[in-house]
Amino acid sequence: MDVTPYDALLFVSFGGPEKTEDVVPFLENVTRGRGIPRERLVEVGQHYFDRGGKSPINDQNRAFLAALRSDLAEHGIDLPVYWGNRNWDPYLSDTVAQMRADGIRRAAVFATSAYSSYSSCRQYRENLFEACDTTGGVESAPVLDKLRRYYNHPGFVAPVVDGVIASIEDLPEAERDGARILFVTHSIPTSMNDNAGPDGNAYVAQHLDVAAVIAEQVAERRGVTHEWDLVYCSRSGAPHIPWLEPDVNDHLEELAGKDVRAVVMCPVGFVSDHMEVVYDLDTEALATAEKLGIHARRSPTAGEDPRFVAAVRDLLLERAAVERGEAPERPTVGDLGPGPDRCPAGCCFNQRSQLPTLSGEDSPQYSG
Ligand SMILES: CC1=C(CCC(=O)O)c2cc3nc(cc4[nH]c(cc5[nH]c(cc1n2)c(C)c5CCC(=O)O)c(CCC(=O)O)c4C)C(CCC(=O)O)=C3C
Ligand SMILES: [Fe+2]
Repeated sequence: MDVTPYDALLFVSFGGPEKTEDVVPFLENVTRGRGIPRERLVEVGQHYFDRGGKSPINDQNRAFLAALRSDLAEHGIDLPVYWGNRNWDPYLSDTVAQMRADGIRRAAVFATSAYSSYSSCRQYRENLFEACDTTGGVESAPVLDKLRRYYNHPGFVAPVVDGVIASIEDLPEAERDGARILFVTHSIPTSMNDNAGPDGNAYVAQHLDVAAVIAEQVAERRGVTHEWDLVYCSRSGAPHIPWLEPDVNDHLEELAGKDVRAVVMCPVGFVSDHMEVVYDLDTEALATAEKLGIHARRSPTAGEDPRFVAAVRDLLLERAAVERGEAPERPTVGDLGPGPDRCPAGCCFNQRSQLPTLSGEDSPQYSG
């Protein structure tokens, strides 16, 4: 397996606290300069304190990394895999410093965020720049190539489809065929969606595209068409700023009024069972459904499913081939096709941030 020109894979994630003392400094890292109301921080902090101060995300990333390293080894790919987070240890800058010390020249970058938007893509590219900049300058840093977005990669979608079907089958038999699928993702400010992707609206458009594919595959396999909606969780920010709606709980109320008796909540916006999934869906939304008398299940995330792990290997090999000047297959499902390897300048632009980025067409690492 030819991974030229890469000598490493860099796995980048959000990070989360490991223990009670970590919670407040973690939240400070996440929200620095972002105008999140204090009440919201206290509320979100409580979700972590209630679980002993430990986010589920780090153990999920450790499990994914172990699976990824085995997968690469099994396929004869001898490439070191590094891990760095945006908001908690292991911090991205420490990881990049280690990569420099190890003599890494060029790495493919996989982020645990599948869609386009400032929060889910461009901010990670800012973090890559900063990590290189603060460890000795971007010129001497390893070249970092963030892999294309993968929300519509068949290896990400297949386990999600299986999970939705399993959750439908887990409902009482009489409720299964009438179950409605609620695709759930992280809300973002509507202005952030307006600027998502090169032409705007990419965050919503990508979710609608993949949701339609999942619903279609479920219908084919079950022989029953299920109605579906795209809904949101985890709104933060000041109340007067519009964020994407409807909230999953509000939507459940509305569905109860329309005599919907069963739902499956599919957290398609999350690659593993993050705190948003564990709290906002498993704790809050399932309780809302119960109160309303709606039968509800939360379907699994892709997590460390071998097909999703293999998708990372595919994306790595695909990009390596592109960088060697070849024209590899670029598998996708749905109507939107593969995104660009290098984000165009201004992609997922955020008026309030405007920090330099790596991995885009305007990356200083590509101009020389
Ligand atoms: C689109 C998106 C993703 C998905 C893409 C991706 O995966 O990156 C994501 C992931 C995550 N968000 C996470 C946690 C938090 N996000 C916050 C705040 C915010 N998120 C936003 C958006 C997103 N967030 C936004 C627009 C804000 C407002 C502040 C800002 O503009 O930045 C806050 C502050 C408190 C609050 O307001 O909720 C916390 C604690 C965790 C860790 C969970 C765990 O521990 O398992 C993960 C994976
Ligand atoms: Fe978030």
